[in-house]
Amino acid sequence: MKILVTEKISEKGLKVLQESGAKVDIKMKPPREELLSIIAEYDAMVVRSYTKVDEELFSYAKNLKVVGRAGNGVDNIHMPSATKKGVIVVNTPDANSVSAAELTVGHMLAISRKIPQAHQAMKKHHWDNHGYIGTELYKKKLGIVGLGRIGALVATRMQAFEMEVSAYDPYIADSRFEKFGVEKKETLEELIKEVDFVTVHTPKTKETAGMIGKNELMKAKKGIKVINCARGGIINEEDLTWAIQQGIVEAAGIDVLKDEPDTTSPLFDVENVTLTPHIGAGTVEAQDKVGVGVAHEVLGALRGEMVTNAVNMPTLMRQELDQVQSSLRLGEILGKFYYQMSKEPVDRLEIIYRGETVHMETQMITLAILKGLMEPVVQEKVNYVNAKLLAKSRGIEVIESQQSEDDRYLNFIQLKIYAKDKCFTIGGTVFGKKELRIAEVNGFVFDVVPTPYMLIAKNIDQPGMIGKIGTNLGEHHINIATMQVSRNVQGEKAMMVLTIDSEPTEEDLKMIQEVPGILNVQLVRL
Ligand SMILES: NC(=O)c1ccc[n+]([C@@H]2O[C@H](COP(=O)([O-])OP(=O)(O)OC[C@H]3O[C@@H](n4cnc5c(N)ncnc54)[C@H](O)[C@@H]3O)[C@@H](O)[C@H]2O)c1
Ligand SMILES: O=C(O)CC[C@@H](O)C(=O)O
Repeated sequence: MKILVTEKISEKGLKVLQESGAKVDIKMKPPREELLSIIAEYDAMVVRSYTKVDEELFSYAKNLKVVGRAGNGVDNIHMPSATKKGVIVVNTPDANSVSAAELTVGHMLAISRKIPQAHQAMKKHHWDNHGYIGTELYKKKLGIVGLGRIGALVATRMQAFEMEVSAYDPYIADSRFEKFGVEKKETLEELIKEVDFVTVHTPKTKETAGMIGKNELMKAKKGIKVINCARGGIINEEDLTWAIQQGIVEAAGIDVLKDEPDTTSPLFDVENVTLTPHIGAGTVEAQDKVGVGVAHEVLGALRGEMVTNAVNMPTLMRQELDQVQSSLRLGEILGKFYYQMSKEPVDRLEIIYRGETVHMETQMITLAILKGLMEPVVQEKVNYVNAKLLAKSRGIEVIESQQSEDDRYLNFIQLKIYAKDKCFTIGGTVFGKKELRIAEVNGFVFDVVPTPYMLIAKNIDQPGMIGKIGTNLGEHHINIATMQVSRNVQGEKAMMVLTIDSEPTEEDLKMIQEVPGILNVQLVRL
């Protein structure tokens, strides 16, 4: 395995990568051309916010399986391309939140007490203890845009200053506002027109880019102070410069700029703006947590484990992961049967989760089923990231339903796979923690432990069939591990499921197929 690290991560993080046995190449901020020419060699890359992991880079990255973002924001990574190519993007969303929140507090104090201006004067050996009259935070109104991880940390910290905190975040439940004792504002306008400080903590999205511009600033309370420690461009830099010059905004504290690295933004030349060069995550603690966190996520994803911070697939908490692991394996196995037993393209896949399975993260099990279903027939690599997209592109409609009880099993997953006018069904269960069983195939009931090679034979229910198959396989030196026969009506069609120790050849299968009474036989590799 080869891992490319293109930006600085902590020594502790590097050590975790290196001790894994992977070959780790460190190339700090390589020129674009060089990056494009080498990326095909790597299985994983670790970046921060500088490296543009865009559509073009993905087109060169033939072996890339994981992009690790050492940090939170993933706006430098083209997510649709990653998902299409089945590349898992992992990040460390919590690791630097406290540091980013503390820098926000720092900017608020700096601009309200004019600390940078006073400091600059002192550095010029100029003593003026009357010239830097500021304002207190006490009892002032603070408006937070985006009450996520960092927004909420800022809220609790500023409540200690006895600020009155309100927030605008249309995507979270009222209970989160209540939990943090923050007043909910329905619109950005409602927030900005009455607060003394506004601080943004949203990701940069199509919706949030430029969300605070001239229009919003014109409605703001006169003398408002503005902080952006989230992403450059959420507040329009030209419009903010204008608003400061107009006296609408009194001061601004800015950690992030639209085009980083940048030394030319108009904000550089405005008196009341305090600038830092995107250092929200720049603490020893954050860098250690980020570095070690991203290293573990990247290695876990490379090993094919379910990682907890994958950005482009549903994630599971660690305890959920243990619980759901066996059902994921079962789902993938059930999915693998169809295309090995039928060549008809699938129109619709119905997944019925029964019993205890309904309490699990079924979204993830569905991805495992789709992965299993498409792997035997799709050229691209199929994984949890692109399984849904691939199914959609193949015109497969996926329908999930849940039934809290099952007549026979504590938990049961059933697939109904529709192709033209036919319907193939298969079902399975997990006994105890990890004993998988195939429990049903096309209406025939079984209790089979799935193994790497399985033969599924349809036959006439008549005497001597088991003996004939056994003798035939024996003659071809194929050892039968287990054999089960199931029928629904005596004398009609029956089904046999055999688990065998070695892979039969085409020739072997042909011979079995020719046994009188055998209607068809199929090999399933798991
Ligand atoms: N300066 C730094 O070094 C630094 C460090 C870490 C994170 N960040 C940035 O801080 C920001 C917040 O990070 P986080 O971990 O708190 O994210 P988060 O995902 O936990 O929270 C973001 C919140 O924004 C809300 N939101 C989304 N769109 C919105 C909209 N249009 N209007 C209002 N609210 C909206 C979401 O509902 C969510 O609650 C991100 O942009 C991240 O990249 C910067
Ligand atoms: O320093 C960095 O890597 C950026 C940190 C921060 O903006 C993030 O999104 O995690």
